[in-house]
Amino acid sequence: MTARVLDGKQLAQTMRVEIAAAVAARTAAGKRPPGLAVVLIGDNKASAAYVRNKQKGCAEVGMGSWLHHLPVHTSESHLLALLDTLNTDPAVHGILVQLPLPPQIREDAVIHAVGPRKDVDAFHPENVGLLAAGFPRFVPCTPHGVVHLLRRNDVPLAGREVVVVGRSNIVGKPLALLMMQKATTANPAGCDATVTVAHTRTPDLAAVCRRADVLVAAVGRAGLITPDMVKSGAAVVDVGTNPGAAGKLVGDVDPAVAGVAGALSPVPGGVGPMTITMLLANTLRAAELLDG
Ligand SMILES: Nc1nc2c(c(=O)[nH]1)N[C@@H](CN(C=O)c1ccc(C(=O)N[C@@H](CCC(=O)O)C(=O)O)cc1)CN2
Ligand SMILES: [Mg+2]
Repeated sequence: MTARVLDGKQLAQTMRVEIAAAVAARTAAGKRPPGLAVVLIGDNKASAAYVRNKQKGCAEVGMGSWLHHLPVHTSESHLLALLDTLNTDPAVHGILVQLPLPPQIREDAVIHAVGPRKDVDAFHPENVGLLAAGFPRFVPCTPHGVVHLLRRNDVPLAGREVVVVGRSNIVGKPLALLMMQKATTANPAGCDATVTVAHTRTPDLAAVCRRADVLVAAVGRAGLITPDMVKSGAAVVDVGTNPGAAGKLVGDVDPAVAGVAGALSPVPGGVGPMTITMLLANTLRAAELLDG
């Protein structure tokens, strides 16, 4: 078997056209264009590249974006003061602080300081709570990207066995919530699946993974998922982005899994581009909720 490619690059582009149309309709109706404030601290090369892609995405769909690039030694209080200003600026609908942060800045303090109505990453505890309760204000970007990638490729989820490997606050935990939740009008991203969350302390990870009709790898360990861990014909989504040889990016899934799986998302070109498109979707939603 050679797995069908779950092409996130192509789908992200298709969805950007849909978002651009919604933005154009708002501006034609005399509304302010959605605007995203992006805060980057320091000179982490990967973070700078992600931020550039986020701003490029905004421009592509007709949204405003502002980059606040602060030096690596910026104090926490300086950053919190900037967030206060952004929280009250009516042109700013979404605020994003690129992670990871330098060590003098507490991630928790920053997550709490982004106003929950502008929290397009959906990291604030109020938004985490709304998601857990099944009434998300914003669906977190990477998990939402995974759900769209599967849905738009007609991978069935309702009643299927989904195994999520990884339990991070950004990916594993919120993705498990979406996968287990009932699909409702308030929560169309709910998937009605039967979900298992596995992680580094799970005994016999291979046996757990082999149960999956849909296997999602989000641990950050290159090549962790090998062909013997995958049921024949399963859909496999690779959320990993690990440094490989010669500056190449490699996923958590061994490429040989393509010989066993029915469908597989590539790295790069799978979940990554979807993450950025979902951020644009959340910024549009923030504008709709804030400005009507
Ligand atoms: N505030 C946030 N910080 C971070 C998040 C986040 O969602 N919000 N997630 C990650 C980084 N990230 C987005 O910020 C991200 C990672 C990867 C990609 C992506 O498009 N990857 C491409 C490959 C890019 C390359 O070649 O280097 C792909 O997979 O095709 C987008 C966004 C941590 N921080
Ligand atoms: Mg820190």
